[in-house]
Amino acid sequence: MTLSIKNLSVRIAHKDILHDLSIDFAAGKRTAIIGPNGAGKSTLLKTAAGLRTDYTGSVQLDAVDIRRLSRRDIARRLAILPQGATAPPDTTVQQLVDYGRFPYRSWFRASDAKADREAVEWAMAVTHTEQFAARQVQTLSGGERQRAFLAMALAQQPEILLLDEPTTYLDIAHQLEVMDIVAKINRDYGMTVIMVLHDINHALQYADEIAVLTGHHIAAQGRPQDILTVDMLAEVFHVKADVFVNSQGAAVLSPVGLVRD
Ligand SMILES: Nc1ncnc2c1ncn2[C@@H]1O[C@H](COP(=O)(O)OP(=O)(O)OP(=O)(O)O)[C@@H](O)[C@H]1O
Repeated sequence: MTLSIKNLSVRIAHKDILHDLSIDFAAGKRTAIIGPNGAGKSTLLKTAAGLRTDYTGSVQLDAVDIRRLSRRDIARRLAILPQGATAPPDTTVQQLVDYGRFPYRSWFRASDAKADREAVEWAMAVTHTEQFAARQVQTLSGGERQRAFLAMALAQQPEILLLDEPTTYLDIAHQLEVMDIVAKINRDYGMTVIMVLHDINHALQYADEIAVLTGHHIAAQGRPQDILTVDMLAEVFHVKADVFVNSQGAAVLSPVGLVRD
């Protein structure tokens, strides 16, 4: 399933946040969206997920404008893990992940209990959250909570997964754990992943494709090694960086300071 954004403009509080932005996300790939704070990355993800309606241009799933689809139709195809997701008090992990089945339930259609149960079990297994099933979400550590919310998104069994800064607040081990789970889901199930990342080295390591969002539009898109360069970091982030090759033979960017004009 392809996700295409065409000539998207979003104005918030009389300010252009996104302007005439177009991008096609490759099906089955992992795309990282990077860009400075406030560039509009979350706005882009929310609009792509159908959570904002105050825009011009179009968001298309397999060439169908999402404005022609119901919320359930969209949610069966696409799931989003927003930044700082929260659950109602006392919600257990089991209940949270079960909420992910909402696109498959409605008042006029009996739910398929077996399919629901299997999807929830699968989502909890791939995110290693089964052991927390009975725990309240609010009692989990940051890394555990992030995996529980990821499980909820996966229980939707979407073809496209949108992740907004999925590693924020996690220690380095838990950051890698979440990124590895995401990579595995993409590899094993062909799920398209579109993720906003702040860590340039995660983007280098985990993305097939990079999109740079700055100046209200996509300023560059391409392979990580072509896009994530010392020059790009200087231009977009005003950061001077060195490049190293690590013990795995992979290029690593190391910021060394701000570029002074
Ligand atoms: N409700 C709102 N009222 C006013 N401005 C808003 C509102 N929502 C978003 N903005 C502004 O829109 C711009 C883009 O916000 P957005 O959260 O999409 O950026 P971002 O690239 O995801 O940022 P970050 O990297 O800091 O998470 C910011 O300048 C933000 O202040």
